[in-house]
Formats: sequence, structure tokens, C-alpha cells
Amino acid sequence: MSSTLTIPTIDITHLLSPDASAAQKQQVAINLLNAFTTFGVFYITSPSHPVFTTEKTDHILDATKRLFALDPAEKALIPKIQPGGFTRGYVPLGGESGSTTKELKEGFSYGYEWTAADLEAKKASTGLNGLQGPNSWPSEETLNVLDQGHQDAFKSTLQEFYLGVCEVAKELLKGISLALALPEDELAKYCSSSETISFMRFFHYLPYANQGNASQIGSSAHTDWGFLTLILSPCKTVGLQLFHENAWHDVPSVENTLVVNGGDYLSLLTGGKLISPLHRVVSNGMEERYSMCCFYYPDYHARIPLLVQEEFKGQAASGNYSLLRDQRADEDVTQKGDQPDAQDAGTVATKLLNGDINFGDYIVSKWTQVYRKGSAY
Ligand SMILES: O=C(O)CCC(=O)C(=O)O
Ligand SMILES: [Fe+2]
Repeated sequence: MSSTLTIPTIDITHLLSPDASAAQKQQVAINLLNAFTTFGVFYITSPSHPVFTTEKTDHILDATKRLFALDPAEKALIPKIQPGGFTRGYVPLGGESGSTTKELKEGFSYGYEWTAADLEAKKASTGLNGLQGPNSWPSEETLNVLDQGHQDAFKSTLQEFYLGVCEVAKELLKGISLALALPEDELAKYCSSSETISFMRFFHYLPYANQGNASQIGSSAHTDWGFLTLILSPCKTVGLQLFHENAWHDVPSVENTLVVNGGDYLSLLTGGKLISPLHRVVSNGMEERYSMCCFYYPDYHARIPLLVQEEFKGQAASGNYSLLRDQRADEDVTQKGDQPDAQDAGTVATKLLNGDINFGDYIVSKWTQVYRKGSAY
């Protein structure tokens, strides 16, 4: 059973506007704090920003549908994601999971588009970190198929959308900093190159009824690992659900908004004050669902100290974050005591908060836990 909660929609225009007064920004911060401490999930909007317009949403949904509607043989030619945190390319059905449940979804993962010159310059200077690199686009031939008869080219539509969502995330950081009684640019200090390691995932959740599979799970119950997740959810069909007060609740699609949820790292840094919510995706059996999820990270080398003074009980104290749990598949867990990186949640939390490990190195090690070779179910 699930029901719908009244999850707030927060207009963040005052965070985006250079003319907004301190009082106006503070009001947005209060709304963010309420939503973050009650649910950990909320909707944001700002009519003045292109990401929230019906026109752009329609273009993105159309591009997403075109991609997943490709001929299976053509789809199979798109490079597949590889293990490790740097995930770019096609995610086949069953290619990745946070649990042993077969998740009925396929995906496509992309991020920052480097120019060839910038990529070479970066390699020659500091080198690429473990979350940076070129995208894995479909071949030119497939891109031509995707673009046929459409005004907006597939690749540029996706690139523009990714940068737009990263921009919104960065502005949102101002409101979150204020919500934590910090200077408005505090969190942005740790996110100067976020867009080069954050990434977007387009998901296509398959209706289970015609898959010969009774599982309703599109994405198993989990918390997100990072900082902020921003989701465009343009399909009216049931899908995203939030676990709140011991029950699952639908997080329905709301036009011209993005769904935002906090990630484990942000929650950990606030001693659990900002909730990293447990959520999942279910299918109603008959209808497809598409979503576009941006996983917004702080800088790879970020070592962020605890951001709050007060002690909070609850989520942080329980250590119940996916980020801190060993999620290797059950079959591997029997051996995990032998693994050099097996550590309990409390130890990992302390290391992250003390700055003994940086965000990026830890995330890279986490990603290897959810990768499945091919469709190994
Ligand atoms: O598709 C969605 O709405 C959410 C997916 C999700 O929670 C995830 O991939 O972490
Ligand atoms: Fe998630």
C-alpha cells in the first residue's frame, strides 16, 4: 500500500536572481530547511529558468524516448558502462543493482562534455581524476538515426539539459548553506568543478507485466550516496516512492518542477539534520516510465568538515546510509571479511568527516559494489 504525502514545491527564483534581498533568500532557505528535515525530498521550480519550462521538458522526454526506442541491435552498439565510479554509456537491463533483485530498467549515463582540447590540456596538467573522462555517445550513424526528422539534435539537447540542471544545483547550494546558518557561498566552495564529475542518468523503467516477471521493482530501496539528486520526472505513471513514517508514499510527477533529494554525504555532513531519504521506484505493471536523474557531487578532492555544531540523533547516529554500507552482492559478502576495504559504517563516517579520505576516492570504491557484468542475473 502507498499513499501520497503533501511534499512541498519550493520556488527557488530568489536564489537565482542577483537582485533578490537577503530576506527573500532567507525565506527560501527556511522552506528548504523544513522540507529537508521533514522528508528529505521536495520539488523545486523557477519559472524564469529554462530547465523548468514545458518546452524543454518535452524535448528531453522526446530525446529519451527516441534513445530507448532504438532498434535493440543498434542499442547494443552503444558502449556499455564499465565498473568504477566513472559511468558513461548504456546501462543494460540488470546491468547494475543495489540489491540482488532484478531491477526492470535500462539506462543511459552521461556527463560533462569536454572539448578534445580541454581534455588533452587537463590530462597534461593535473591528469583526469577517477570520475572524469569523455562521454560514451552512440555512434555518428546512430546519432543520425536519433536526429532524423527532429529539430533539436539529440546530443546538444542532452548537453544543454545537463549543464542547466548543474547550474540549478549550484544555485540551490546557496539556499542550503543559508538553511544551515552558513554564509551563502559556503557549500559552493567545495563544488568548483562539480559539473566535471557529476553525471546524468536517463532511465527507462519497463512495465513488468509483459516481461514475464512479477517483480514491481524498477529501483530497489536505497539512499543516494552523494550530495544532491535532481530528477526530472515527466511521466504521470506511478514510480518514485519515499519511505516516510514507516510507509511507502508516491512522489508523483509535478509539471515544471524537478524533484530534489538529499544524498548520504550531505546528510552525514549535517549530522543527519538534512535527511537522505530512503526511496525506490516501482512499476504499475502496464506503463513505461522515464526519468532523468542528475547526481550532483562536490569536488572530487573535497574533504568537507561537519557543517553543523549541534548534535543530531537519528539517521547519522544509526549509520544507516547506503554510502557507508557494504553493498557487494550477497554471494560476495561471505568473502568480504577478507577484503582489505571492508570497514564498518562508523569507521567510514569518521574517516570522511576527518578528511582522512576524500569524497571522490571513496565514491569510486563504492561504485564497484553495484556493478554487474553484462546481465548476470
Ligand atoms: O527514477 C527515479 O525517479 C529515481 C531513480 C533513483 O532513485 C536512482 O537512480 O538513484
Ligand atoms: Fe536514488
